[in-house]
Amino acid sequence: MGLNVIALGGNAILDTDPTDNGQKQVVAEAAKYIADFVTTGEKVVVCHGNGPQVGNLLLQQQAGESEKNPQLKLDSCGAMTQGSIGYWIQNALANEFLKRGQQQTVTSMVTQVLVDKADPALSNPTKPVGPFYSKEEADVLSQDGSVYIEDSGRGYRKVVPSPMPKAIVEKEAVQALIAADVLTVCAGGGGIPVYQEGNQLVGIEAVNDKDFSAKVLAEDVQADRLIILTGVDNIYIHFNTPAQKALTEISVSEAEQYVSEGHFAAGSMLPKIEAAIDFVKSGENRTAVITSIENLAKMNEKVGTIIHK
Ligand SMILES: Nc1ncnc2c1ncn2[C@@H]1O[C@H](COP(=O)(O)OP(=O)(O)O)[C@@H](O)[C@H]1O
Ligand SMILES: NC(=O)OP(=O)(O)O
Repeated sequence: MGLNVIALGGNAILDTDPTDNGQKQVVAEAAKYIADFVTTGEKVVVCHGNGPQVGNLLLQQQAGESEKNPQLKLDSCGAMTQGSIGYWIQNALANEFLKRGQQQTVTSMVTQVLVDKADPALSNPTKPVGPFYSKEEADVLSQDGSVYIEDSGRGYRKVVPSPMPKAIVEKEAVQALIAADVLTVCAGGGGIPVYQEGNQLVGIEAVNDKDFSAKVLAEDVQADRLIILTGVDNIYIHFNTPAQKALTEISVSEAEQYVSEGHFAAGSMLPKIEAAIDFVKSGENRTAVITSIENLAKMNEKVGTIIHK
């Protein structure tokens, strides 16, 4: 039993049906697994992605733009998706606990995350957002100056800047909620990237990687375990090739070796494994697990890819 930060992938929330109901349904399924896990006595803080959703919101903003209804910027869109996805998760979890007759307060918090204004990542877009396109579609769409990359064999996606998260601004609030046994959803979409200018926090047009933000969150709240839930049961070496091999339990040094050999795709699996490595190295008795949500309540059966010291 311990404190777990769970990072839930945006691609896991927007599965095949991008409608409001489609995503709510996926989140309702996820809520069952999270509630099962909590029922085993584990404490949980939930962080979630927003890549598909914030990209879709940008498209909606563009499509509906007029002088009286201008497009909102990426930091505001990030906040909007934190709100909507946070609502879906808190609603689904609260309903799940109600159904089970279990007393558990759930909330979600719009969270800001400090980044460095001079981070070179701000001028080099790498974070995939929005729908997947064919190469031909991406070539046409990139004529407006936006950048599209191939995303893990799944198609082409627009990429936006993604600075490295440094600290959770509302860390004390999250700690207070954990102490009060409130199941908190926070740092959604990696949190809204802000930088400090004098005594002010200023939003940046970028999307943080939620796996890195979840790692910072896990360190800030002194979690025992970082659990990164995504579309695969395990991470693989030689992924998507005939030599593909699932990794079960690996040490940080083995993980670092695989990273240096280039086994993990940038913008998808690489940030997860890097976040896991950093978290495990950040303190004593810390582990990280990368797996699918279906494995969440089976954590004690050593499922997924476990990374330890
Ligand atoms: N080496 C690897 N092992 C496993 N999955 C990988 C690997 N490299 C890339 N991937 C892909 O990365 C995906 C997870 O990234 P992504 O879908 O972007 O994350 P999220 O679930 O946070 O939205 C997996 O579903 C898989 O398709
Ligand atoms: N913000 C973020 O990392 O989202 P995804 O997990 O959806 O990529």
